[in-house]
Amino acid sequence: MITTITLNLALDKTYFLSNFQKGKTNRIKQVHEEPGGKGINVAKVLQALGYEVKVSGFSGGFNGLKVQKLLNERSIPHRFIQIEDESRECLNIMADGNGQETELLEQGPTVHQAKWGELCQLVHQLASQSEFVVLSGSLPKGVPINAYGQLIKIIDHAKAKAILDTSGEPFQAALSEKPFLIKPNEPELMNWLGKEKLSRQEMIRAAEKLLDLGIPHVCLSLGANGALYIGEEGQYSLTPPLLEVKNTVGSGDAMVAGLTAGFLSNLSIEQTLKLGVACGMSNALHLYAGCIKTSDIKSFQAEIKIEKLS
Ligand SMILES: Nc1ncnc2c1ncn2[C@@H]1O[C@H](COP(=O)(O)OP(=O)(O)O)[C@@H](O)[C@H]1O
Ligand SMILES: O=P(O)(O)OC[C@H]1O[C@](O)(COP(=O)(O)O)[C@@H](O)[C@@H]1O
Repeated sequence: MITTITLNLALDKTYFLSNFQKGKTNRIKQVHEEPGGKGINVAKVLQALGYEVKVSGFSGGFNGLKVQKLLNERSIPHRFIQIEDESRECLNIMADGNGQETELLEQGPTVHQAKWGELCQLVHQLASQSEFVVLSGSLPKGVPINAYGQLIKIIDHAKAKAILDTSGEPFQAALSEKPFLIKPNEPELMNWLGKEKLSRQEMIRAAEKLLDLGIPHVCLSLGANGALYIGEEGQYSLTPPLLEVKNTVGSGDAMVAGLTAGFLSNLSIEQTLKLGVACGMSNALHLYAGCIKTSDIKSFQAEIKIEKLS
């Protein structure tokens, strides 16, 4: 089983409108709601790929209940720690007039210390029943900045493998606990290095630095440019074909799901990386985060160019 942890759950709302104009009144044509937050998206993709998943994290208020209802409708099992504060809403504005996606991500609720203790106990329990535990997304207020580091220790003790996809300080603080795999995107890597631009060579060197810290698998996601893998199984570059994308929100999460699935199924590293890239691609062809079409995955895998760098 794979457990995904979403500490900062989200009711993901997509607003469709003809043209989004900053500083003007904008009227929404259509609204769509999805259960969200990065770990939830990972679970949706894993379920579509046919894997047994469970989701956990903190859930609060009306938005938390709504997410749980939407998970029930999809038969995705969940076990959340209930909190008093309201879980957040995240907005994705899709304007067909200017073809751009704009994301507005709320900071999220405040979690009290006692609830953090309860969550740690629950993660231990779930990790004991899982091969992999995926830790994704931002932290709500009130949890320790090294929350993911603490959870990785717990997951290690339970003999499961931790996969980490987060950014900023929570990312930096967790690295010393050596997660099994990390998947930073380009902005996240630049943020870690305190740089505003990175050449391909600099990205490879940064990933090698992460490998030196003892992280066995580093997969850098590069949007339309594909991905770079630097890890104990070598160095690879993956390039997807040109796509007419609909919405790339959630592509990183879909990629994490594909990579986790590949490792769990003991696929070769080449097949695992292609599965990750193919899931990211399929997500980008759908309007909503965490949606893929399994029938596309095989054909995409054949179209992805993979090059062994060393
Ligand atoms: N425009 C695109 N064309 C083709 N593949 C894409 C595109 N955007 C994303 N993907 C796929 O999804 C993966 C993750 O996307 P990325 O945008 O890097 O992640 P994140 O959502 O974390 O920023 C990419 O590595 C790639 O495989
Ligand atoms: O926890 P964070 O980092 O605030 O991110 C939350 C948001 O990220 C998303 O999962 C999309 O993430 P990616 O595009 O990076 O895969 C949204 O669905 C969600 O609302």
